[in-house]
Amino acid sequence: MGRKFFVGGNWKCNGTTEEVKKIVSTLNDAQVPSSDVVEVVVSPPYVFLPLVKSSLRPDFHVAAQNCWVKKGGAFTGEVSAEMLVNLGIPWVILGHSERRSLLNESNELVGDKVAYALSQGLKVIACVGETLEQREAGSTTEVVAAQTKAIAARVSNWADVVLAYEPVWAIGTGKVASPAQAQEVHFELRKWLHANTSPEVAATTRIIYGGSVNGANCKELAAKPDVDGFLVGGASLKPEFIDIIKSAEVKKSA
Ligand SMILES: O=C(CO)COP(=O)(O)O
Repeated sequence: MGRKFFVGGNWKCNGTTEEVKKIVSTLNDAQVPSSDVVEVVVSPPYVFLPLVKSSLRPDFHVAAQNCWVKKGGAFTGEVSAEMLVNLGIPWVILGHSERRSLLNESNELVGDKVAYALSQGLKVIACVGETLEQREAGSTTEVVAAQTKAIAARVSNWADVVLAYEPVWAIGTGKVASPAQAQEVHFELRKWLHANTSPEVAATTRIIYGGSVNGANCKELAAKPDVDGFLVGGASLKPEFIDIIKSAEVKKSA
């Protein structure tokens, strides 16, 4: 079956040229498990993509944090999937909760973005996750299923999709989901994929967790059977990101 562990670093809207160079140099010097064991993808803001791509070690890859929903043109301020492909950027994060909530990206828009990005040859980290109110109302499974459905309705090839479960209440709050909470939702998502796509897609699609992951909590989370890696925010700007990458070893020995 072999779902390769995946660790993404979402730098969000952070960094200066100097800081970016420093992070890249820390990553380049790090001793980490081989790319047979873990896939590492870092996602700087658009303006730093060329710098990071040209200076980052070849076994790590880069992702954009968003892209336009269709072919480029008169869309001021947007960056198209074709441009990312033109720059040799292999990955894009889509549907992050900050874009869903702050920029009103709907489930349908996210689904359309995923479909278009895939059609252009990009690989996609597609994000889903419930708010605290939704969790407290007992609707977590329903919410993440609806978000996943809007993506699945427009995706035929899941080989290039990583699904990121990022509970909104755990993002940037220091309040991490417990390993049991993460496992429960990942299990539900895999079950949903099994019923609504195919057993093969369910077995092979990586479902990664994001929300206050750090060097101290990553191993316990990584040990859960349906947690196939992480999407890391704050800690991906710090040297502890290396420890998070190394948590892939937990899987290897499992
Ligand atoms: O949003 C996230 C990754 O996409 C998670 O952010 P934090 O790790 O800072 O909570």
